Amino acid sequence: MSHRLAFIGFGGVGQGLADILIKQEDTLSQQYGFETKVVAITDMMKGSVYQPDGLDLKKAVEVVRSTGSLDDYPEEPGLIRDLDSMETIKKTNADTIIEVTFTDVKTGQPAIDHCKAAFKSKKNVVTTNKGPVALAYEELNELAEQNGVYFGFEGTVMSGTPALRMPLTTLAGNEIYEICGILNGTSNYILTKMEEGLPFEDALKEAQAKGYAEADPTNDIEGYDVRYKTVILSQHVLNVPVAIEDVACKGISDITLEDIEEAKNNGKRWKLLARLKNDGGKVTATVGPEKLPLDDPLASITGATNAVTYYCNLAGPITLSGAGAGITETGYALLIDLIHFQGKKEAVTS
Ligand SMILES: NC(=O)C1=CN([C@@H]2O[C@H](COP(=O)(O)OP(=O)(O)OC[C@H]3O[C@@H](n4cnc5c(N)ncnc54)[C@H](OP(=O)(O)O)[C@@H]3O)[C@@H](O)[C@H]2O)C=CC1
Ligand SMILES: N[C@@H](CC=O)C(=O)O
Repeated sequence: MSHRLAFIGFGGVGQGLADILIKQEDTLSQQYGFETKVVAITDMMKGSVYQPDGLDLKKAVEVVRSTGSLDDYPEEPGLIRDLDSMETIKKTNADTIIEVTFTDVKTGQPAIDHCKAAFKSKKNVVTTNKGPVALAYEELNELAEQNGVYFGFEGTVMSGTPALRMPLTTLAGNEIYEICGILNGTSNYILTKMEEGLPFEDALKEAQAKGYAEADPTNDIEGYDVRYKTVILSQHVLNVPVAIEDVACKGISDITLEDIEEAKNNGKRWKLLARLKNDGGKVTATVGPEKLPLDDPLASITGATNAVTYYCNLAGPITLSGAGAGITETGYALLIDLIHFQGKKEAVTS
């Protein structure tokens, strides 16, 4: 099955997926019958190219990495430049929009409007952008359903680690009554590095250089990113909507090297934790730093790795751990949604 993709946003994660599609083209085709043509790429500063017959993706990535812009993508018959995001969504022949613009933690825009426009144009959306899912979950899922298209967002929580799909599929049949997790790669990376003696600011710079941090890293260090992920877990996994403003939220920006040292001397370690408790359909959720004893399973999670424990009434506590951020890992999250979507579609048509 062949997909025609359009990227809205072509930063780290967009390029991460592009690299995977280039490198794994043959394997994906042979193992899953999965074939893609990237027909359009539109980015705020890097410009826009649209080729209805399919772009040379390798060339597009090379040009962006060497010049920072798509303007140097070679001229060719049929090539259209400078479409904006909405034109790309509505007017191109793409059937699936890869929405990988920045997450706006206040409004979720312009990503919410991108998703709406795509669904109304009968196009699928696969995204790692937390804004639309945290702020407009119900509306967007309904719109996708009404238009018979797919909405995939696995990478919004824990990057390529299946924090959303795993509890809903592999743990099906359990009642999940509590969730506790380390859900932000950047802040966990900073806390780990501070324990090694690196100052906060230097650790943050490293996390940014590695592609873990949000465009505005305040969202990582003040807990807003985790708050969005908490809301997504509540809505999608527990099936109980929770409003952003009802999640008490504190980040790690106040934690000093002295605090880290004091915890260490007392056999403890600071972690930024999300906690959700489902009490008969009412969810209480919090985000904040806590000192965990070293024998707590979440205390041993270091660097950009994340972990989440699902407390299940039948299976008991199940902990899933893996990358919480990263270009390739999050690009992979988009791929896994595309492959699952293809599987669903084939099941319906066979
Ligand atoms: N990095 C990670 O590990 C993870 C990221 N995510 C989420 O994935 C998304 C992408 O992340 P990442 O690639 O790291 O972020 P980047 O900041 O690297 O890339 C975002 C890109 O989107 C572009 N952009 C912003 N607004 C628009 C717009 N209105 N129209 C078109 N393009 C736009 C930016 O343009 P320019 O810079 O040229 O102005 C930039 O190139 C974010 O929502 C993030 O929260 C989720 C999980 C993990
Ligand atoms: N900035 C986020 C990226 C993934 O959502 C993080 O550090 O976890």
